[in-house]
Amino acid sequence: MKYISTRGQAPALSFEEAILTGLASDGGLYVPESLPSFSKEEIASWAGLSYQELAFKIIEPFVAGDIPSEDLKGIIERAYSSFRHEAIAPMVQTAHNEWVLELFQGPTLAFKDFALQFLGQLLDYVLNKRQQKVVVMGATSGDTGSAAIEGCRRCQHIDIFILHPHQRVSDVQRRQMTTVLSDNVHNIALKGNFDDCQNMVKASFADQSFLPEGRQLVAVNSINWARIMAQIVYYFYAGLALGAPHKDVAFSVPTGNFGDIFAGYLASKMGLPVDQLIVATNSNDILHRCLSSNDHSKKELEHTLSPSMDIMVSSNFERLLFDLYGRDGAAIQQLMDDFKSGSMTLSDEALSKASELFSSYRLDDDGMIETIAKVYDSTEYLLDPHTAIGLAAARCERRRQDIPMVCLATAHPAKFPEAVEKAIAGMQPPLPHHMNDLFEREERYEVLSNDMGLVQSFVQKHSR
Ligand SMILES: Cc1ncc(COP(=O)(O)O)c(C=O)c1O
Ligand SMILES: N[C@@H](CCOP(=O)(O)O)C(=O)O
Repeated sequence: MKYISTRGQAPALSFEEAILTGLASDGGLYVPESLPSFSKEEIASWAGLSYQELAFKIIEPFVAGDIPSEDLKGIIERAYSSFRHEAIAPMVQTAHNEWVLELFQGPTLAFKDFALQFLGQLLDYVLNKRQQKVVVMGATSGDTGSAAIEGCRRCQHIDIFILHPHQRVSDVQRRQMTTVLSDNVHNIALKGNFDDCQNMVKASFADQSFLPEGRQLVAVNSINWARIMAQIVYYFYAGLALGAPHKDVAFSVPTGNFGDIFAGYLASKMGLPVDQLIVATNSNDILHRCLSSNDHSKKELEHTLSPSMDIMVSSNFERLLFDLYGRDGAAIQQLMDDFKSGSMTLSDEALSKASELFSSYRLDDDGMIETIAKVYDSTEYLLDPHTAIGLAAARCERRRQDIPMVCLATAHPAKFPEAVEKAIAGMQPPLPHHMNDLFEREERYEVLSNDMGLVQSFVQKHSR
């Protein structure tokens, strides 16, 4: 399987090269040259498989030729061995024909674990084989950081640097990152917002001359294709549990960088009968504005109570646009150039294609708080703020009541006690046992100004 850039100018790469490259040399993102697709009969034959068995079926065609089957099975087994629930991605019913897919049963309590525990094992395997050392640089609005650190901290071939926006992540999220004191783990609190962190990481990929001799940068953000690939699995897992491929299913996805919902889009292209995908945003609503009124213009980023979705530049939207524009790299380059100057306008054809599958919704902090309270009142089920936005979107935007609606629960409520307490006075969701002493642990991180030179010299100095 070959991987090509969404901007059409970078060389095609193998799977292994693509996951080690991160951003393509033309600034685009890697996608498979062609997608594997599965017949209805084949999908039906997967009913009852364990999460790990299903992951193998779905991931194998993407890595064929690069990773032998038995090795891939080992990578998958190790990746999901630290999850706290045997089902890996259990579902809870919250109303008639409405389900919450709990993607927070991994070690760091957010859906990021699905891809990042997998990516950690994958990188360990590939780098060990190549006897190569790399520098990982990642940007986080709160959840990618801890999942990436957990995935990479035992890998001797990796030095990992995670940039989070200073004072813009929850205390639990920050401590999950900054209390990991391994020699190869470095946290930078950047005086800026998530987009500043992400910009800095992307710009560093374009010019890696600041790295020590012989090192290359690897991405753990969803610009790395392996992240998206691993996330396709749970759409099939949930769909199969609800009667697919014989029945359709719909998903509502709390959205920021568009990685998670893009994986749902790919699942539908690979054969899962998906009736609808709902893009649920907080008041940083650029994707909702784009899909509902063709307004994809940058605005000031707001700090909300769902901080992980405080994102204005959604990296993976480019991957969807690439398909909507008939895989025309030049057209994507033009759109991205326009967006760099403030806004881009989609063609009527692209927008109408998108609306066949996608709907969108925006919910501010007040609406989110109301949703947590209302759902808790009726079911005693406690939502995290991001999931609450997804569930409200599911209830407002759903096209068909007869098709099961799955809302992706992207984080555990204990990561966001401030929002939960605002919704239900006196409620303090407990952290799972393995994090009982999180607030007693020592923290280590560096606060840096939003200055590329400072960040890059920090990375250079601390790369071993
Ligand atoms: C808890 C949570 N929910 C939703 C999202 C949005 O996911 P995506 O960026 O893949 O759209 C994120 C971060 O990205 C997150 O951490
Ligand atoms: N919400 C994310 C932001 C980074 O997104 P990614 O999926 O591209 O890593 C976070 O929690 O860090």
